[in-house]
Amino acid sequence: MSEQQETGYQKIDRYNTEVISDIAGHYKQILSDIGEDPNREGIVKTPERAAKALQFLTHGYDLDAAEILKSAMFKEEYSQMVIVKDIEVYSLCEHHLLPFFGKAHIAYIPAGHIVGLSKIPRVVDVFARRLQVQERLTNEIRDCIQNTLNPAGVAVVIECKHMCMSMRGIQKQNSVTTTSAFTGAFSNDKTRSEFLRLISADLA
Ligand SMILES: Nc1nc2c(ncn2[C@@H]2O[C@H](COP(=O)(O)OP(=O)(O)OP(=O)(O)O)[C@@H](O)[C@H]2O)c(=O)[nH]1
Ligand SMILES: [Zn+2]
Repeated sequence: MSEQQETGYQKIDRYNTEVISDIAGHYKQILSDIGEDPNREGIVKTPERAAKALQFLTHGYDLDAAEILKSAMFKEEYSQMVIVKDIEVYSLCEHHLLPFFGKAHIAYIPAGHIVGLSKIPRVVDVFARRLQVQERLTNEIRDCIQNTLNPAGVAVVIECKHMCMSMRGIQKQNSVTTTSAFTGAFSNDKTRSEFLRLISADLA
């Protein structure tokens, strides 16, 4: 028996009760370890809620980004840059299990095929909804689009705030980390500059 969870892409069988109960058991222990009473009314269901939240936040492990792209690739003779910018990113840093979040800006230059626009943010989520470092997230998105769609080039820029740097540790509230990854045509300075100009412009 298991519950179904809406992931945004498809309903997947994710709330495996056995796994949830296993994770919840660990959370119950953690609540005791931090000095809480796990049987206190307000938090008696917290281990299960937290287990479900963790499963949601890591549901990207169950999804195949290449398959998502392949499900909506269309033959089209459009060869200008396609940019999807300001894509919300929510991920978990693999060092502290704390959130990092911000925006991704993604472009590709088609070479025979375009892809359904919504599939680009879906690819972002597949890799973001895992334990990550921002650099690997950036490269995984780039590699998936390049290797699946085979465009003339891919550009990925991600800007994120890391909670592990703001609510603990060095406690810098305003620092933002920017990462980028490019392939093919984006190694050309002019093309890359056009992409960077367009993601900075307030056109909409
Ligand atoms: N490169 C990179 N580092 C990250 C990312 N997320 C978190 N980190 C860093 O991972 C590092 C882990 O360093 P450690 O010294 O092992 O951990 P720590 O003692 O908790 O370090 P502080 O955060 O400096 O207190 C820290 O410098 C974090 O800022 C990320 O996405 N990319
Ligand atoms: Zn961290």
